[in-house]
Amino acid sequence: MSGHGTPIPMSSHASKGLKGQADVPGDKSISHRSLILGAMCVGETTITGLLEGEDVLDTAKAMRAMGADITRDEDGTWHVYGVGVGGFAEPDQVIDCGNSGTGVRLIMGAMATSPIAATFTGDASLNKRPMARVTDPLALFGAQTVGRSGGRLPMTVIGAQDPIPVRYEVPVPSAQVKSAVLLAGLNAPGQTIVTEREATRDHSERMLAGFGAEISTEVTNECRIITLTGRPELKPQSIAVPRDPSSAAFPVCAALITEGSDVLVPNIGLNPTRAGLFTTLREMGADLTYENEREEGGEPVADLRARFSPDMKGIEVPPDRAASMIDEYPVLSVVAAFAEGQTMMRGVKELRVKESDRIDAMATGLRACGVTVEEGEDWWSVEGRGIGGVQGGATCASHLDHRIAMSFMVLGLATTKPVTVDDGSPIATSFPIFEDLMGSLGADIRRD
Ligand SMILES: O=C(O)C1=C[C@@H](OP(=O)(O)O)[C@@H](O)[C@H](O)C1
Ligand SMILES: C=C(OP(=O)(O)O)C(=O)O
Repeated sequence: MSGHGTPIPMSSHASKGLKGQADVPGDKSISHRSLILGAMCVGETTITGLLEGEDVLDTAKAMRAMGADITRDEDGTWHVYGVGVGGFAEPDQVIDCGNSGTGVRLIMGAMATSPIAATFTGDASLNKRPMARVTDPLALFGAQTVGRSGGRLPMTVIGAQDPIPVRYEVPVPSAQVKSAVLLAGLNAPGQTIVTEREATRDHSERMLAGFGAEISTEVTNECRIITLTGRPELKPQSIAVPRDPSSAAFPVCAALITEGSDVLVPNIGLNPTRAGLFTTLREMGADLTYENEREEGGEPVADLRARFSPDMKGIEVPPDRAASMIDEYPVLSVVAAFAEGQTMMRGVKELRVKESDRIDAMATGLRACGVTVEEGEDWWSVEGRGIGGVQGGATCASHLDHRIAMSFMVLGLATTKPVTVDDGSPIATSFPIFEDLMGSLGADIRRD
C-alpha cells in the first residue's frame, strides 16, 4: 500500500493505573520471512500468529505477484503454496512495498538471482530510504538495478541469468542487508558467505535452517561468518510466529512511566538479538520482570511484567547493544525523559535512515514538550526530568513513521498536558491494534 491516505491526528492524555494483559501482535521480522521463505519452497507452508499489519500484507501481495498462492482462513491461519527456489514468476505490475524497508529489501534479495525483472516502489517514506546497501551486494551475484538518483526507489531489479555465489562483508549493521544477501544466495550455485561485525537479528539464519537449507554461523571475536549453500530444496514448514518484542516495548514503557501501573505482556520472544531494550530498562531501574521463562520453537520466551517505576536513572546505553534494540530507541527516549539524569545513546546513526530520521523526529518533539535533547550524527542524549517533570502540550510530527507516532502517544500518558501527533495512520504498518490494546489497559489515547 502506498501512502497512508487521510492523516489521522491523535492525542494522548495523562493516564494512571494501566492494568491488565497486553496481547501484542506477531513479530514483524519473522512474519515477512515466513511469507518469503514459504513462497520459495514447493508445497504448503502454514503460518499462525502472522502480523496482519500493512507492511506484512504488502509482502504477501508481492509474493502473490511473483507466483505464490497465498490464502487466509477465517481463524487467521495463513497458507502459502510456494514456487520453489528460482521459481519466481515475473510480476506484471509494479511491486508496491508501502512503508516497509524489510519487505522491499528482502524481496529484492530473494528475486535477484532469478531470471526475471521487477520494479519496486513504496510510500513517500520508503522512497527516500537508501537501497544501495542492498543493490551493491546484489550486483556481485550478477543482478542489475536501475533506480532514482542516490539509489532510491522506484527501482527496477533485473535478476541474474547465471548467478554466482558471493562473499560479502556487510558494511553497516543491518539484518535487512544480511538477509537480502542470504536470500539471493539461495539460487546461486555454491557457497554464499556473509560476514557481519555486529550481531544483528538472526531470524533469517534460524528460519533458513528450519526450512532445510544448509547454513552455519561461525562466531569469532571480531565477527559472525554465515555460510549458506545455494540451490537447496526448501521444505515447507508449519510456523507459529511469536509475539513482537518491538511492539511489546510500547505497553511495557507506558506502564513504567504511569503511576500505579501493572501490565503483563505475555509470550514475548527474548532472542538476544532483539531484547536489548528490556536489558537497558532493567539497568535503568525499571520494575520489569521476566515470568514463566521458557523455550518455544528454539527461541527464549517469557511473559514480561512491567510496573510503575518512579526511581529510574539515566544510563549510558552500550553502543554494542544498538543492533539488538535499534527500533526501540524512540520509545526508550520517552522513558529516559521520566528518569533522573542523562541517558546517552551512542553508535546509532542507523536511526537516521529508518522510516524517518528518528533522532531528529524524537528530538524535535521531545524539545517541544520541554525535554532537553542533544544530538550528533551518531549519538543523542536525553536529560531526564523525573516522573511528573515533563510538560507535554505539543503537536509532534510522525513523519510517516509508526514508531515515532506510538512513542509520542506513550509520552502523553505521563505528561502534564496532552501530546498530539499530526498523523497516527502509519501505526497500522506494524501494530494495527495499538489503540484498542492500549485503551483496554486504561490508556487515554484519542483520535482528534
Ligand atoms: O531484518 C529485519 O526484519 C529488520 C531489521 C532492522 O533494519 P536494518 O536491517 O535496516 O537495521 C529493523 O530496523 C527493521 O525494523 C526490521
Ligand atoms: C525500521 C523499521 O521497519 P522497516 O525497516 O521494515 O521499514 C521498523 O519497523 O521500525
